[in-house]
Amino acid sequence: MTQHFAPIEGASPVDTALSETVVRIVDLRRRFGQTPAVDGVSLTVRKGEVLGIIGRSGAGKSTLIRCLNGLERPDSGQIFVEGREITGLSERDLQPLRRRIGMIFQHFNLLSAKTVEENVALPLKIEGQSRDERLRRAAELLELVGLADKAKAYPAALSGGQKQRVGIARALAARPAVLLSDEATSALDPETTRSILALLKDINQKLGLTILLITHELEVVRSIADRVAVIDAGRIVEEGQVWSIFADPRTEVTRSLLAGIRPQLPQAIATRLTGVGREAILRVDIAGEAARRPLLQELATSVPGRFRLVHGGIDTIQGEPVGTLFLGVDTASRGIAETIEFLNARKARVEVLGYVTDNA
Ligand SMILES: Nc1ncnc2c1ncn2[C@@H]1O[C@H](COP(=O)(O)OP(=O)(O)OP(=O)(O)O)[C@@H](O)[C@H]1O
Repeated sequence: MTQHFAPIEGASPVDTALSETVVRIVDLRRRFGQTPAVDGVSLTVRKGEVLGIIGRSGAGKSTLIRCLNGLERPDSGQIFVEGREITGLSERDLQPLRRRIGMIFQHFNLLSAKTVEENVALPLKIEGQSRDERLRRAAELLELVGLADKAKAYPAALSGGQKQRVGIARALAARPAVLLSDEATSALDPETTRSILALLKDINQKLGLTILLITHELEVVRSIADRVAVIDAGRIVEEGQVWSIFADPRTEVTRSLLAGIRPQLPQAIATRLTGVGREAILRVDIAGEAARRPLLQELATSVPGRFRLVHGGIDTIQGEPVGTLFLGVDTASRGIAETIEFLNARKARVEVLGYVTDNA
């Protein structure tokens, strides 16, 4: 979908070299006293992609998003939206660019005294559209988010998921270049979260909508993002395609964020691990080709000796298999070095976690 906007008087020159880039952030910095909340962030969001920004509490996500929607002034660095620099603009010049960014929030931010259709149509009033035009667009959007029958209802009569659908419809009313989602599913139960994420993905695919998601939940990133950037202490510490970051996290912060949703060694075994024992416990990480082949069968036929699958599984992320298996290898009958060598040769990453003396 091609987005157009009227030239803005006094705005900075167009950054033509990056026309497919919807948002470009260059070395952005914002500090509060001694705290560098955003400490040199550079990022691009390309047209039609879903980029997830994930980080723990206090990592700098809100500050970054506030810089993006113009609520916070960075100390230095630049932000371009559709090639136009928004950093350094006066409040007046910022207004039209702000409308190129749609926002959805954790607590929906709907006006309780206005009906659903009035909430959705509100951004268009600011644009000066007639009441008929506004209501026509609102009806179109409510259809898109599956709430056509709630047009005349008030927000108080809606469930959390329905409120967020209204929030999405309102954010899309003025046909923004990018949708910023600030923890938009954090207040919702898991089933409603799934339906909202499915809706966002559907809109992303149907309309080619560009989405920038800020979240502390990797599950959100896993289900709909194309790329992910991990932010920690104001810096992007890791960035890449979602499946590859899940398959091979490079930083401790990413590993700890992943811990909640990747298979973990069962507690009953983890607490019994020692430095020696009859059974070695191996963590085997596989992705792509390695996860497509009958790895355990090949291991059983190629290397003599006993082993068992203790725990684990294979997930599909962006169509790519990503898995973690925990194997118990009987050290009396099977060589550990040989087993690891065999698995490494098939592009599996192997770590010996420790040993247990009995395999209860
Ligand atoms: N207005 C402010 N004044 C002082 N310090 C601030 C201010 N805003 C943010 N900070 C500090 O900057 C750092 C980043 O905060 P920020 O709110 O951006 O993180 P976050 O990742 O959004 O966290 P959360 O998920 O908990 O909202 C924190 O150390 C925070 O205490």
